[in-house]
Amino acid sequence: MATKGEVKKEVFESAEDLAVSLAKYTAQLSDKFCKERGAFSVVLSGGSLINSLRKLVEPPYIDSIEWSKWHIFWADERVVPKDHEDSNYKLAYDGFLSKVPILPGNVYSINDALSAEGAAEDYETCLRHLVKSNVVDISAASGFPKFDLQLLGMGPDGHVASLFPGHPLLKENEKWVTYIKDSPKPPPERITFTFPVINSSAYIALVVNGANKAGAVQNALGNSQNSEKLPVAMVSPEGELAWFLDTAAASKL
Ligand SMILES: O=C1O[C@H](COP(=O)(O)O)[C@@H](O)[C@H](O)[C@H]1O
Repeated sequence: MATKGEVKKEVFESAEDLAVSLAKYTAQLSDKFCKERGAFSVVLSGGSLINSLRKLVEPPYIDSIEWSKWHIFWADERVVPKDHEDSNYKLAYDGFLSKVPILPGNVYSINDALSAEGAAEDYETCLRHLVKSNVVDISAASGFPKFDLQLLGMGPDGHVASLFPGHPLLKENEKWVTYIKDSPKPPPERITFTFPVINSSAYIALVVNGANKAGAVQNALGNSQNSEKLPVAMVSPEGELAWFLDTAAASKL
């Protein structure tokens, strides 16, 4: 287990080097949790993260990972049909899930027939069942679900999942999953894990590429003049936080 609150940061010369390292990190955690728990609960976000997972679908990982023990969740999802261009499920399916032998029954996507509010409630109910059956661990410290690994991206404004700067949802501390109808980034209706769920994780990888994200990275990790704490700066898991940055994203550190 990682040391409580440990923060690691690695800066990579290229997106390719970052993807290679992220695959190695994920595969090592998969080995660890499959041995210890007989399951590996993995949370995905949408956006550029999925492209950074591309090395996992290649040798040696495609053959060595115990894919049948993986359980896939989403840190956030857009309230659109699963075959819609804006769907985080579709993005992950096309770019990752369709290329690895994860069991379809272990992929927990949202019910796209429901409203934003209904889909958030339904997803939380699903998580509560999976906590009871020990597929997902529970944090003794917080009482919130404790995912083995959350793979999070970050927007240029410093948002993580669908938790946006200055939004009241940043303060939600009871619900596991909530919804937003006024997302500043389209589409407006989304569901999202809350900060207590994000921060109860055993491991979080924050994966950030590009110069347009350097200011938000600086807000979280550097000497920023901006006194407003961005959502990304509020990511603080029970276990380890590992930053995977390219040189452009790290350019203001
Ligand atoms: O809208 C979203 O944006 C963020 C960041 O996306 P990126 O393309 O800038 O990496 C993503 O992490 C989140 O899951 C998604 O819904």
